[in-house]
Amino acid sequence: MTKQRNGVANGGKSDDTLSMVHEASKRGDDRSIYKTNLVAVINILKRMVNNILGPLAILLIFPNFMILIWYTIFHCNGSYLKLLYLVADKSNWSSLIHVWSLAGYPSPVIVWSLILYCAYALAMMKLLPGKKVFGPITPKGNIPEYKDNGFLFFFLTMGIFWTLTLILRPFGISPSIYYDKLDEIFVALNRFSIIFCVFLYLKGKLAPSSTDSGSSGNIIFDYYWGMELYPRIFGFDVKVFTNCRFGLMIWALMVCIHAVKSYELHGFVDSMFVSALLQIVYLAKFYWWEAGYLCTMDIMVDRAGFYICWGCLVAVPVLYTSVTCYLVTHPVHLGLAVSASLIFIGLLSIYINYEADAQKQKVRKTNGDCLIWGKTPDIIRAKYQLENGGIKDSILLASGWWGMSRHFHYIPEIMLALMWTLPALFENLMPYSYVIYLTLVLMHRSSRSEDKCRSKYGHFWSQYCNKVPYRIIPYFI
Ligand SMILES: NC(=O)C1=CN([C@@H]2O[C@H](COP(=O)(O)OP(=O)(O)OC[C@H]3O[C@@H](n4cnc5c(N)ncnc54)[C@H](OP(=O)(O)O)[C@@H]3O)[C@@H](O)[C@H]2O)C=CC1
Ligand SMILES: CC(C)CCC[C@@H](C)[C@H]1CC[C@H]2C3=CC=C4C[C@@H](O)CC[C@]4(C)[C@H]3CC[C@]12C
Repeated sequence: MTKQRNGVANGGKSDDTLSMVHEASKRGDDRSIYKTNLVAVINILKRMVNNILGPLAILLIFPNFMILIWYTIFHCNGSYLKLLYLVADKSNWSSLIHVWSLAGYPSPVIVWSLILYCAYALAMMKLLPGKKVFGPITPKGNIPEYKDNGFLFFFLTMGIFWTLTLILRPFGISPSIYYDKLDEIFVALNRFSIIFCVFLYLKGKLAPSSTDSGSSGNIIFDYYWGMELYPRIFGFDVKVFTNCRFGLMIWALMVCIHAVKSYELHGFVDSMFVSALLQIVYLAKFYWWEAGYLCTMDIMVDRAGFYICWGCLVAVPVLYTSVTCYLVTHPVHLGLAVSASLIFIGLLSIYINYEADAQKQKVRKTNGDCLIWGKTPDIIRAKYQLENGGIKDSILLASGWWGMSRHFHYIPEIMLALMWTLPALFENLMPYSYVIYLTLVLMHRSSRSEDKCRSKYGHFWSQYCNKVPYRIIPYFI
């Protein structure tokens, strides 16, 4: 049984390294001193990459990557190759400045639309009815409370969007204006989010909402990772707002806006239909399962900082919506057979991904007293220790999808993203940016999750790994 750590990268490794060096020098063995010194240096370098260089690189690279996505779609005909020619033409920095200078200053219509949307989303968080649900116990022993009204919010917002779109159409008012002004939306969101993350940093330092907060001692890491696990402002949970009420809902709305724009330009196009349909069903599934999401690493491990908050406020509205944005100017007629096949595989992927998440939840909710694929589940009753010393029980499921591999559900997640990207065919790499990014994020996430579980559950986790030896792809890795 090992103590649950609070999510900060590489917790505890320095002690191990020091004791290894100490042991080796006691033995007086030159080769092992050399080896352990090497391990110590590697660990220091790893910590530097995880805590300073990695975050710094993400802080510098990602906002530029987002503006380049916009620029590639709107000014390079969706081609990274054209973008590369531009970079090769000028020196790197001046071409980046040129791209930023092309992005428009947020006009009042964009600023007010965003403000009104935020006010609406915040009001709905409070006003819409929903069951009281609880997140899992935190490392400090707190149990955060939430209101499960995400699906209602999704349903209502989609309803309002389509009603307004249809009512305002005869007056020549269309939501496609938000497609035309994507650069302004991006600039407004990016500026706001960077400042908002400074505010979150200061709030975490000066007035944390709960005991699940604190500094790593490194200002760059604190800004990037965040100070608080679940900050609340006037009773509003920050991460529920940024992730669920803003990021994912703007994703759904942008996909609908792209579909409307495409319809205005070309009439019905099946590639846009397939891609938009799969994304909307996926997002509806997300909201249906929102209470489950509140028990994932994003909420229970990752703190409210640049990574999660800027990610959901800026990267999700730009990168996650890039496929349908690209399809607006690259319509493809797929035909019924191809469209139906993509939809079928996509829906199946959503189902498998949902079922895997649901199996994990079900087995814990019923304390193992349930059936998984019609059989009594194979479970490991694990124990772990909170930071305050309290001992807690948990269950690790080793059958169903969780018996195939330890993160099997990432396969349908990637497969689905591929299904909503394939309608773009293979003229450009740009629309595949999200699938590539997702694959990298999920590979990284699986190793983060494994590190977390190994340190949380100790030998119980090893027991699970012995039963289910593959990390993601059964019989392969
Ligand atoms: N589109 C996107 O950008 C992304 C989408 N996703 C999707 O979000 C969803 C949630 O992500 P996911 O990474 O799974 O969520 P989590 O981060 O919560 O998953 C991992 C956690 O599940 C628990 N767990 C691990 N193995 C088992 C087991 N065998 N039995 C029971 N519990 C276990 C552990 O937490 P503990 O024991 O501490 O509770 C572990 O840390 C998935 O559907 C995923 O595909 C994820 C990332 C990115
Ligand atoms: C700054 C960037 C380098 C990284 C940004 C990361 C975040 C925006 C994303 C990291 C994990 C993502 C998500 C996890 C799980 C999800 C459940 C799924 O059903 C819907 C999507 C999502 C909420 C997804 C959203 C973006 C992340 C938080």
